[in-house]
Order: sequence, then C-alpha cells, then structure tokens
Amino acid sequence: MTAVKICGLNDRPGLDAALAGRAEMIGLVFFQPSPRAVTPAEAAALAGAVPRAAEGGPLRVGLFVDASEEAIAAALAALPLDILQLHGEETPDRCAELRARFGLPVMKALGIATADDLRLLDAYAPAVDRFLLDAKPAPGAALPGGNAASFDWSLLVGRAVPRPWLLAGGLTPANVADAVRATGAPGVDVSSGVEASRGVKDPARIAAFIAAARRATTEAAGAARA
Ligand SMILES: O=C(O)c1ccccc1NCC(=O)[C@H](O)[C@H](O)COP(=O)(O)O
Repeated sequence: MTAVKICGLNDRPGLDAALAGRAEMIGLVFFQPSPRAVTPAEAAALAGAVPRAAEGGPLRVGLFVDASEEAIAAALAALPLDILQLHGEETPDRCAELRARFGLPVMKALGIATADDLRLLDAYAPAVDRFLLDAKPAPGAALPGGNAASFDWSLLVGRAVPRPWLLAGGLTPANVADAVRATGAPGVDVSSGVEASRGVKDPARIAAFIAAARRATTEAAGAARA
C-alpha cells in the first residue's frame, strides 16, 4: 500500500481528516518561518492525544530545518515524535549525529531538479532511514519545502532508491495517482495540495488525496495480477 504523509498539520480539522483517512504519517513543521509552523506547545496540544503508532495511530514526523539540538530536544520534550524529517542543508554527518543523539529514525529531504541531484542518495544512505524526494526550491525561495512545486518524475524511472522513500512536491488529489504510477513511489507526501489557502488545511482535500493514493495502490495491485 502507498504510505501517505500529510504534512504541515496545524489545526484540529486537518488532523482529524488525516486520522479519519488513516494516513500513515502526520507531519508537524517546527520551522517558525513556515505558514504551517507549530511551536512545541502547540504541537503537544494538537497531537498529544493521537494514538501512537504501536496502538494503530500514524507515525508522528517532526520537520526541522537546520535546527539546533536544543530546538529538537524542546519539540521532543513537548511531544514524542517517531521520525525526524531534516529539510535543510544537513550533511550526512549531521544526519548521523542527530539520529544517534535522539535515537530516532531520520528522514532526509532532498531537493531534486536534475539527475545529478539523485547522486546524493548514495552519500546519505548510510546516515538516514528514509528519504523524502521533493522539488528543489527555486533560488531565493522563502521556504525549502511546501512550495507546491513538482519535479520531473521521469528522473526516478529505473532509479533504485537505497532507503524507503516518499515522493513529494506539488502533489494533489488530481495528480497523486499518476505520480505513483509514474514513479512507483512507495509513499507520498503532501502539504499545499490539500490546503484551502496557504497554511490552512482543507479536510475535504485531505480525504480526497488519501482516497486517490489508495486507489492508485489498488489499481497497481490489479494490474500486477492481470
Ligand atoms: O511545508 C512547509 O511549510 C515547509 C517549510 C520548510 C521546510 C519544509 C516544509 N515542508 C516540507 C514537506 O514535507 C512538504 O510536505 C513537501 O515539501 C511538499 O510540499 P508541497 O509541494 O507543498 O505539497
């Protein structure tokens, strides 16, 4: 089944829609310049009662951008997380350091624009547990992710990714099935494509996105059987 991560959840209706759709991962943005940002206290108030993964709940993903250990520790003290998503310029060494320091799996986001960008996969693989392959932000972009931009999915065709991975960048309820078919992605991530306006999640779009991702999985299984 295609794993679904709904990123940038910052209010109850959005979170409830992700939970109702049984999203495998929920993403909380601990990067204050983002319109989706939550403080540690807000994250705890929002998601503290969500069942843990061992109880059938989603994996809680904390998104950080070149964060200090103190900032990550503050988030974890407020709300236990299951995965650290590192979405800045963190090097492989820094990923390994944070994984060891916090004892949590690391998902490294890589911005992809050309085939050359995929060379980084092998350099990061020993230091991380998962990848999130996202569109490379335009030069001067205010945010390193969450920009509703997609990249050329054909770059991934025939490319083995050396860790479990999520496809991200410009996904929507309308294109997620095509994206899964084109790339064979084992998981998908979305933020802007399920928003009513920047930073405000739309529960109906979250439901539609999850349903479309699930349909893509069912179709792929049917095609494999035929
Ligand atoms: O979403 C943000 O505001 C954000 C800010 C800073 C770094 C990363 C951010 N988002 C990372 C994600 O995982 C997004 O879901 C991913 O980039 C896809 O975003 P979108 O194209 O908007 O669906």
